[in-house]
Amino acid sequence: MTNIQPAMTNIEQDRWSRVKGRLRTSVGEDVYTSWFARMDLESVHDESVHLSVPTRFLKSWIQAHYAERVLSCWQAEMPQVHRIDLSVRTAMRHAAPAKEASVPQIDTRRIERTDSRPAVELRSVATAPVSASHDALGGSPLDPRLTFASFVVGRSNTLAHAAARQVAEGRRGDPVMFNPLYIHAGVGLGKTHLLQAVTWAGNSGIERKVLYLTAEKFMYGFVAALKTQTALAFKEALRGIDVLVIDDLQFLQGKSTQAEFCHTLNALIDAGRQVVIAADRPPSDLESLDDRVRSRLAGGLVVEMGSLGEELRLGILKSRVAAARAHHASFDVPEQVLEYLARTITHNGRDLEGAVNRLLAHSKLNNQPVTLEMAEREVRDLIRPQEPKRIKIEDIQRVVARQYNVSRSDLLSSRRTANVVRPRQVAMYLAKTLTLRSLPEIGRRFGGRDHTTVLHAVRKIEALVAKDVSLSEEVESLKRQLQSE
Ligand SMILES: Nc1ncnc2c1ncn2[C@@H]1O[C@H](COP(=O)(O)OP(=O)(O)OP(=O)(O)O)[C@@H](O)[C@H]1O
Repeated sequence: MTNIQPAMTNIEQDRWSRVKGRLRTSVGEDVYTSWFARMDLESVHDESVHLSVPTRFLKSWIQAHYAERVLSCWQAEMPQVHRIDLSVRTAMRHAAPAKEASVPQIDTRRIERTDSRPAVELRSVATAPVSASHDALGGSPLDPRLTFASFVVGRSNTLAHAAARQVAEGRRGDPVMFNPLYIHAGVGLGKTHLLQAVTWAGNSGIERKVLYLTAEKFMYGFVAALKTQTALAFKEALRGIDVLVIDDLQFLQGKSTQAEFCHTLNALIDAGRQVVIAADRPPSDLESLDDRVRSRLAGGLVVEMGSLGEELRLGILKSRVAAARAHHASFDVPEQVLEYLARTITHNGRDLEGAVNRLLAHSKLNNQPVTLEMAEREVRDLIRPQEPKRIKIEDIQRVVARQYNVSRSDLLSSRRTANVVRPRQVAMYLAKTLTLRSLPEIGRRFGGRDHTTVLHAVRKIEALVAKDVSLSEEVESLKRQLQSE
């Protein structure tokens, strides 16, 4: 058996990156990000490959919909592979014991604070009691390293961080300022970190109860409760808490679960309790949720955390290294290497964490100092080509409205004057060609229009672009603006 991490050889690293690349090309960027971005390689036997994902839900979804695809991507690299085993990683996300057995654990609890605001987390030093009472409430597992103390603040997350702290510092009976607080960001940009930080800090006093649940846990908790006829008790327990924190809301599936989620949300908000939610997209893009839930979610404070800028990446790397040094004093990463990593590993925090783990493992196991050369070799597969920007329908509406000098509400209105009809059709055409949204979804986002109206607009602009040079140039210019904004 080949143990892939941390002692993954370069050949294995390359192969795993190529398989992921094939998968990405085969299913498209959006599907890849939704289902495969958190898939890890555990080990490779001769004929079978062992992969892992963080939740049961992801596992069953991938098995039901993509098993063949994953296998064929592996077979393209290793024809002898005949089986893919998929397992759910240990609940403590960052502390997979089997994989990291030989990797010294990084503990970020001792990292220096990054700002001078009142130390909420100082109250949460004793994680064991917090964890025990949180577990008793039926919460999802918490990682003791994901606190405010280890969260690095930068341009892309300042607002989300400030709002999260505000929630964490609230006291029972305080007026709730924004409810729900809804944080969205792409994969690995710190949502879970921030939500768990709120939970640790909020639970550090005896006064308030903060419950952290993944959407999956909410679903399974509810379904299990229904089966054992304790649904009422489950609902009551949920409503008895002060702050409900729900992670990965995009995974909330099923009509009855959604209805229950909606009731719980309403009950908590109406009772002045705080709700904090994280998802990988804004409320308007949660297509499987019904309109009432979406509008309730959008009615609080919606904050996006953007991609991690280079400075922030450097900050995260430094804090990770500092945390590692607390346990491994001889571990030293030269500034030049940190800068190299911050410059080249651009995608997400998880890759940055992985890079530090690898350097630590490599330098410990081989008893060698970290050099630039070693870093270049060890993190090769974490360096990914720049991906095209993901464009949102709101951006399209904004840019088109600006270009044609109409307002966004004109585009969404039922007005049929020529100066509005053409821009609206162009915007719908761009929404269809630049996003993965369906025709009905686009119609809904353009003032509740029917999908046939969108189809008509798309066909019309397609036909015009083919013969009208100036319109074709206009459309190309809009595309460029959207890509570069
Ligand atoms: N601002 C930050 N400061 C410190 N660490 C960070 C920051 N942002 C991300 N990280 C680290 O990056 C890793 C991934 O972050 P996290 O799990 O919170 O991402 P996420 O947005 O919840 O991703 P997913 O969509 O996969 O659930 C974690 O190890 C986290 O600690």
